[in-house]
Amino acid sequence: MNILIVGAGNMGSIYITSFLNNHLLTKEQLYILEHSEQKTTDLQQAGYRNAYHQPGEWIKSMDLIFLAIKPQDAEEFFNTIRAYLTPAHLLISIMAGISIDKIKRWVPTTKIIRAMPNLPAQIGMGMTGFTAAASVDKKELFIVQNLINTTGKSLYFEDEEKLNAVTAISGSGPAYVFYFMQAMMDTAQQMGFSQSEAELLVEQTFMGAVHLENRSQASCNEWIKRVSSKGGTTEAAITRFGRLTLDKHIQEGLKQALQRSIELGK
Ligand SMILES: NC(=O)C1=CN([C@@H]2O[C@H](COP(=O)(O)OP(=O)(O)OC[C@H]3O[C@@H](n4cnc5c(N)ncnc54)[C@H](O)[C@@H]3O)[C@@H](O)[C@H]2O)C=CC1
Ligand SMILES: O=C(O)[C@@H]1CCC=N1
Repeated sequence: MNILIVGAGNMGSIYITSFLNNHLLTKEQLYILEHSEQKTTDLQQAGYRNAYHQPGEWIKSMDLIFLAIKPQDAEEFFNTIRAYLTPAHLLISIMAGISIDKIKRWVPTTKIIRAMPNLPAQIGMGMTGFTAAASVDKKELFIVQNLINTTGKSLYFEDEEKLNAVTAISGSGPAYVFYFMQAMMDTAQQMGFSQSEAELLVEQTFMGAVHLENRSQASCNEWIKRVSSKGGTTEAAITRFGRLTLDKHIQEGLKQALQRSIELGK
């Protein structure tokens, strides 16, 4: 099986490494199409003999094409590649917001899978939501799910609409966590800790809390109660968060991400 990864940026590079490290394919079966001449040269020098800067006839021999380019680059990309695509090609797009129907208008194949991963895929701890057009058969879906699962966990959704919400929750989600961590690290430094002390205090707190929640049946609200002593420090902070309606502000941000995902698809 020959797999083409289009766009060797943040996400494309993760797939390249994951598929190879998990022995799902060899370097010879892996093809890369990258717009940047410099990146293509670097990839070739790193031993990726099938790294290309321009599309060509070779694309016809690809079985599976992973699209890891920005939504804004999609139309121009499809215009350059359309001549080399056939109805047998299986496409997987991770582009935020771009619907299967929209891609169908640009390409001769109807075998399209839409997936939304996230950045922890880089360390095999990613979360991917995906859906598929009716013409993708079960075997193709299994192959793609096996590939996706080299980067973490996945959930299949029958309803494509869910993919915009997946983007708003888990796709963009790591950035929300980093935002909260950064705010805590900045506060720790204001309280007199060095940068490295602040990082350790906050990182270990996040790690511990996430694992604790993950290994139990208790909800986050129950865990908050277990940390909070009556009249204590945690209660003081959580009460203040409540007065500031921090949860509503978080909801607003996530809804904005959902809206943007819908807009990107138009
Ligand atoms: N960064 C993230 O956390 C996530 C990103 N995504 C989606 O993944 C896609 C890629 O995002 P990133 O990897 O962050 O972007 P990126 O900007 O790091 O990578 C995109 C790559 O595509 C290349 N490219 C652009 N036009 C091209 C063309 N016509 N042919 C070949 N290569 C081309 C660029 O040179 C670049 O190397 C986006 O559609 C985004 O919505 C999805 C989930 C998470
Ligand atoms: O910000 C974005 O549009 C992409 C999709 C999810 C994460 N990054």
